Amino acid sequence: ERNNGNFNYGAYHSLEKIYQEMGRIASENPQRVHWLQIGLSFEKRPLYVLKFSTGEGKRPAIWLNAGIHSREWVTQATAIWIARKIVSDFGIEPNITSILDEMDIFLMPVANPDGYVYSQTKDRLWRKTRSTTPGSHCVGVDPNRNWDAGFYGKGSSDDPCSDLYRGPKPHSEVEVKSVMDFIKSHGNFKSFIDIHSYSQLLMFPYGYTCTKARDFDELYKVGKEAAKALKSFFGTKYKVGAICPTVYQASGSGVDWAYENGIKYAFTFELRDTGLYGFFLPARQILPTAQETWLALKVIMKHVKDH
Ligand SMILES: CS(=N)(=N)C[C@@H](Cc1ccccc1)C(=O)O
Ligand SMILES: [Zn+2]
Repeated sequence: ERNNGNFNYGAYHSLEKIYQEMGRIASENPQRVHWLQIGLSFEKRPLYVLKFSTGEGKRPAIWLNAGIHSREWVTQATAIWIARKIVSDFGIEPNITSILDEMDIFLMPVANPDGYVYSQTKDRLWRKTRSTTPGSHCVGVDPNRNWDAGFYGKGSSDDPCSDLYRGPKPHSEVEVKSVMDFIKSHGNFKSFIDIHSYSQLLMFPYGYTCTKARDFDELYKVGKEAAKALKSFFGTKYKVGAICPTVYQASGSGVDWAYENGIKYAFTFELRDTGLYGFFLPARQILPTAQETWLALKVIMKHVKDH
């Protein structure tokens, strides 16, 4: 999967190049892939999603997004690789084939395009959106604190200059609202998977509280199985647990919103590494990261299909 046509999956790419490759994957597989636009970012960039489907109607669906935090570049790279992997393996690899025989997959490789362009061109460590806040010189809202789940609680900031700024109100960010509206209008999502980096963690709700979710035992079991599959490839070790006790209290996250809105199989990945390179993960680690992550994702998706 290093090269497909002329897109080098083992390199970091501009937003334009990623969007072009999404278009290519869709145009090369018109029966199974649809290139959707679910809205426009604050700076009016398209919010693109790839829909992978082998049937008609509102099949039970799986949501996968990456790049909500723009500086976490290995996640957008992993997501576009996953898009290509799905089309190249469908009909050949039995697990993804059986998943797509029953369910649809919606994949959004760049959930924060304004932030990604800013991180690529101006400030490599930019994390937030690029929305402006009246009365403040500071820019951006943390899109992973802006969802309507424990929104005003601990685990975010009301300071527009903070990287954890929750925003003026829930889903104030058009990037968050577009995904929320899309998922609500579809109405048949069974899983929501939000891909971040780094720390090598596989986590599930809750973030906004340290009390156990009703489905803790099941989600933990699936997480452990997924982490085991991931480790089988290159030996990469992931920790599995609920967000709050595993990292910290975090309010307003997409995963908590999904879980509280009936999407039981809500997970978040923190991809490689554990801090040696952090956000500056060398491009040579993109392919191994994507390959091992894919094994974990297939375990989760198979569990969703079978339950
Ligand atoms: C390093 S990081 N910013 N990706 C860690 C990420 C942890 C998290 C993921 C999902 C839900 C809640 C919290 C965050 O603070 O948003
Ligand atoms: Zn993140």
